[in-house]
Amino acid sequence: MPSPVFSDLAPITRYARAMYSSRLLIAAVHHLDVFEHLAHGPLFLSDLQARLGLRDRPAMVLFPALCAMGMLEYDSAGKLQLTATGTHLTRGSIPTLTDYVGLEKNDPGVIEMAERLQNDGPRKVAVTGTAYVKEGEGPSPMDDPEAARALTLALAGRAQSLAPIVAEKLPKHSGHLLDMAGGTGYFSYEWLLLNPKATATVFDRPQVLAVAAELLDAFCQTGRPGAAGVRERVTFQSGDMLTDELPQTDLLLAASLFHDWPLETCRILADRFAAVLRPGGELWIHDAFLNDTLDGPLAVTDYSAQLFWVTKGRAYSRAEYRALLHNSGLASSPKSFDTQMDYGLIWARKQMLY
Ligand SMILES: C[S@@+](CC[C@H](N)C(=O)[O-])C[C@H]1O[C@@H](n2cnc3c(N)ncnc32)[C@H](O)[C@@H]1O
Repeated sequence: MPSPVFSDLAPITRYARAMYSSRLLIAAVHHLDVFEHLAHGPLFLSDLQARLGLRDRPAMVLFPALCAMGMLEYDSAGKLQLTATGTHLTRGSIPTLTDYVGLEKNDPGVIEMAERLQNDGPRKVAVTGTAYVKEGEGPSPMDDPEAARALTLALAGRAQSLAPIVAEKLPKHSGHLLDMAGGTGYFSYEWLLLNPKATATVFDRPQVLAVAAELLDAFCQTGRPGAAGVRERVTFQSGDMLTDELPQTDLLLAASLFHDWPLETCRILADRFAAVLRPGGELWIHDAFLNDTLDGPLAVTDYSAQLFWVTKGRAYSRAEYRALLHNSGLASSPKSFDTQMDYGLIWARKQMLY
């Protein structure tokens, strides 16, 4: 049986995430007054951010989104200004749609979005912790058997769709792949199918790996050529990627990983991942990327708002990732690949020892 090839399911994820644009726009107009602050002329992002009292993460979610929606744009001096359309969201404009947009200003999702933007996250983090995140001694849903199962299975369809495409793009290798925070493990299973001599470690929390092991069993029984032999080449390693010792590897895959974390934590993770790469090894990032100009695309700014809402992270641009990888001593390739569902791949290499 050949690798399953699915059509791009991006329309589904785009419509599912589209509500975040609405929440951001209405919150910006009616709860943060973004448009009134720009009514008298362009401002540098840092000045606008300071006037609104926003921290970096919410600013990097909100402003790229308003640009992607065509409400704000950068002028030639690099300042944010209202677009011709965005002008009609100021009270002094004739006509103005400010009050029309305000019909939804008391929607609970809009109010909650405004609060989260002002607070850089929910005012009260759930006692069970934050989805897809295990940090420190606090509780995490990824360590609760029921929640970990539900959250891991929620990502299974996405991973099944994307893993065959990612596996094709990753290097052909007879060495080892470390599938960091690998969730279901599908990215490893598909890559091992294409690389019959290679081995892989799926690293994650123990309750997540219990689900991954069941999915590996099912994968091995699909009857696809070579699938039965994948099991003996997979190791499940449970631990905390922020603190525990990580295994040495030739390739490290960080799929939908960094976007769950704030930039400070991404720096720590990138350093840790670079440290366990063997000389000549490569770190591959599979994620959805903002434009380097931080003004879209809309599908990714919606996704960034969803990540901001659900996790401790946001979407980052390729340039932000490359700076991160460079600071960890890795040399980024200038190339990138698109996969599907608005995701793509970038990668960086560790120097060979001579
Ligand atoms: C968004 S999921 C991505 C899963 C998979 N890479 C994929 O693309 O489908 C993030 C994963 O990070 C794992 N994770 C979160 N914090 C972790 C930690 N401190 N150590 C190890 N894994 C962690 C979660 O359990 C979860 O499986």
